[in-house]
Amino acid sequence: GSADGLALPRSPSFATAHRAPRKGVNVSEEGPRAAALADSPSSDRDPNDVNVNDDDRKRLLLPATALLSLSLVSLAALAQILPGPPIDATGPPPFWGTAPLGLLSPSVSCGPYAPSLVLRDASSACVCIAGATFFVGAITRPAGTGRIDPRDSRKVIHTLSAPLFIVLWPLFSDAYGARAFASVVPALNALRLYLAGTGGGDDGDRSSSSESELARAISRSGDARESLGGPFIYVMVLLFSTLFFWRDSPVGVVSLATMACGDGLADLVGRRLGSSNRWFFNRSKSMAGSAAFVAGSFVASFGLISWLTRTGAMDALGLSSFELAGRLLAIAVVCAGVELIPVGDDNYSVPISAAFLSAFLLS
Ligand SMILES: C/C(=C\COP(=O)(O)O)CCC[C@H](C)CCC[C@H](C)CCCC(C)C
Ligand SMILES: Nc1ccn([C@@H]2O[C@H](COP(=O)(O)OP(=O)(O)O)[C@@H](O)[C@H]2O)c(=O)n1
Repeated sequence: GSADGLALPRSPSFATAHRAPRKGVNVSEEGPRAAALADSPSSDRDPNDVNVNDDDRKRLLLPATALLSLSLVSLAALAQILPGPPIDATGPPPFWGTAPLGLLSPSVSCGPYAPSLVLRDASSACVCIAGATFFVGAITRPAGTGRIDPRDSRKVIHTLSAPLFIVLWPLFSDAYGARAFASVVPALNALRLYLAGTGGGDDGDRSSSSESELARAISRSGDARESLGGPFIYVMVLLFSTLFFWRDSPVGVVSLATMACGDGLADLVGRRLGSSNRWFFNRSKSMAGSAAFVAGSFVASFGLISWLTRTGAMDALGLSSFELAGRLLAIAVVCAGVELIPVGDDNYSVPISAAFLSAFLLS
């Protein structure tokens, strides 16, 4: 087995050190690790066993982490450490009422977390985990075989992941602690990106593990470590918003919709239609991209808020559809402007701006 474990970054020599020595080549040319393997009493063992064990461990790590985290959250709910459904709540908790300690001491009084609700929330989290695995796999596999350009697969995943997750939020119960179950979904994907970013891709590792496939599908340069940049920030924003805003207020929903659909469509459309209409102050971005940003952000925010209020997952906002549309359009336009500022990463500048604007305009 490998003493490197799962979490250590692979240096370019990692793959070489784990490959079988080439026929007719002195083992010393293969590096000290391979030489040590060849010199060891078990040198008749196939050195590829190291990869097999490593891959086996990797394959088990995500399901084992999912099982462990869902069991721990379920136990916390059954032990009534997590609050159950709010009692006599007349409206959503005030802004920041749920954060940062709101999960454990919510601003509204809550009833017990009944076992049936625990079962419902654990099952809903499983559905989302399976959905995320299926969805990401459906995009990364064709990208791995070159049928989709990695830039497009990255942005399709970027555009659809957060909205699809939010569409499934009504599956969860109205228990206050349901957000802890839902948070397991982005947390697991953060771990998956970490494994993808530290587990190879730029070092000649053509492994078909789903993490390597993911790293290749979302890398623009071919460097697997890109998974630890924008994609990791995206998933952390999703985790933060699920845990602290959840579906109690439109703040989290609007910031996620803007980050996902606004920024994602700006790239997908801008790269195709933007070459002739670049902004004069930022030649790398286009008016077509910004128009797609506004349209994507507005439609996703309006659609997701309507979906959540219609299913009863979110309390009505007390605004007419016309008022809501006007305010969401204003948020989308300002955030499209923020996306044009060439400072920082728009995976946090855009959702933070959208959160402040929607706290002001919608809460
Ligand atoms: C590729 C991503 C961001 C890149 O941003 P940028 O730097 O190009 O601006 C997003 C990565 C998303 C991640 C791989 C998967 C996230 C899944 C999500 C937590 C749950 C989706 C559930 C649903 C049911 C499909
Ligand atoms: N407002 C925008 C945003 C992006 N784009 C296009 O999308 C490409 C990538 O945009 P970006 O630098 O914001 O990419 P990310 O850092 O968000 O992945 C740009 O080079 C443009 O071709 C655009 O045309 N207009």
